[in-house]
Amino acid sequence: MTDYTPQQIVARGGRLDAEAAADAIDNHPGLEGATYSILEEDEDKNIWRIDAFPTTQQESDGLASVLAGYKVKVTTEVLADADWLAMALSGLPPVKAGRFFVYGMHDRGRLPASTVNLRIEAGAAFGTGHHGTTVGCLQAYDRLIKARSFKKVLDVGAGTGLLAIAAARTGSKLAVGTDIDKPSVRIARENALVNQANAKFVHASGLGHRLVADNAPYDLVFANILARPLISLAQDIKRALVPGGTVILSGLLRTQERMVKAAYLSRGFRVKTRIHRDAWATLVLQRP
Ligand SMILES: C[S@@+](CC[C@H](N)C(=O)[O-])C[C@H]1O[C@@H](n2cnc3c(N)ncnc32)[C@H](O)[C@@H]1O
Repeated sequence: MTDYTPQQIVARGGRLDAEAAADAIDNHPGLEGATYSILEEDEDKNIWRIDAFPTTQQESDGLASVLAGYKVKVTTEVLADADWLAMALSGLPPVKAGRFFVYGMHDRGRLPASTVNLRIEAGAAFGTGHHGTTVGCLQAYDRLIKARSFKKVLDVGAGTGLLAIAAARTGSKLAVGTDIDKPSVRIARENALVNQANAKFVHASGLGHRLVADNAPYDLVFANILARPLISLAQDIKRALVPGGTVILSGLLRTQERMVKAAYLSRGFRVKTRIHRDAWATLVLQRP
């Protein structure tokens, strides 16, 4: 595989311009497999938005050259971990995923009574609930806990800590999160306090921390990180799970699903659920 860093190309313009650009992507012979979405971002201002997720440099160049032919404003973001942090915006609307309602300070006066309400402020850590991968993990987890509970939960790449906090707030006796990014660990600890969740967070790469090892094995592991670390962590995740345990994987693009799945299927995991949201895939797998 060539070394290509996943990117997100965003193009904004009026409805007619954005739709014409989207049609041009569809009709371009080199962009047949390109994943993109088009949606109305602001009805009052007539702003439409295309999000494209090229998987090769060639596809990225092709998209850029097609979009350049239309009256749309194009920006490109590298979907590396560090830049994912910048995707957290302030003043975001609350997000509902299954029984979870993720909200910021500005919405604290409008909390539904029937949901598990989690307060997560937009800031320097990833995971306000607005990203397709976080929502996918919350939805997958919500479905799973309709049928059973998970006593011990590990969240690899915890960001704001949202997933471990959601687990702690829905009955898990132990919820541990790790993150490679120190500020995220600090924020996740603050979020655990704010949400009165008994979740612990440590600074670590992958599962490499004594607290993680001491508390293994886990019934459930969340890992919402990029495709490559998901692949390289497959064996560590298997080792950290009880037999029959569950892993919820996200952070992979749909186009990367096959290679991530292969790393887990070859270790005896079975796919239980797949959620596709935007260009992203969330996989629920069961350990042998
Ligand atoms: C996509 S965010 C997910 C955040 C949160 N779990 C969520 O679902 O919204 C990925 C997080 O994983 C962290 N990360 C990336 N590689 C990692 C690794 N090898 N070990 C631990 N954390 C990692 C990043 O710093 C980032 O906070």
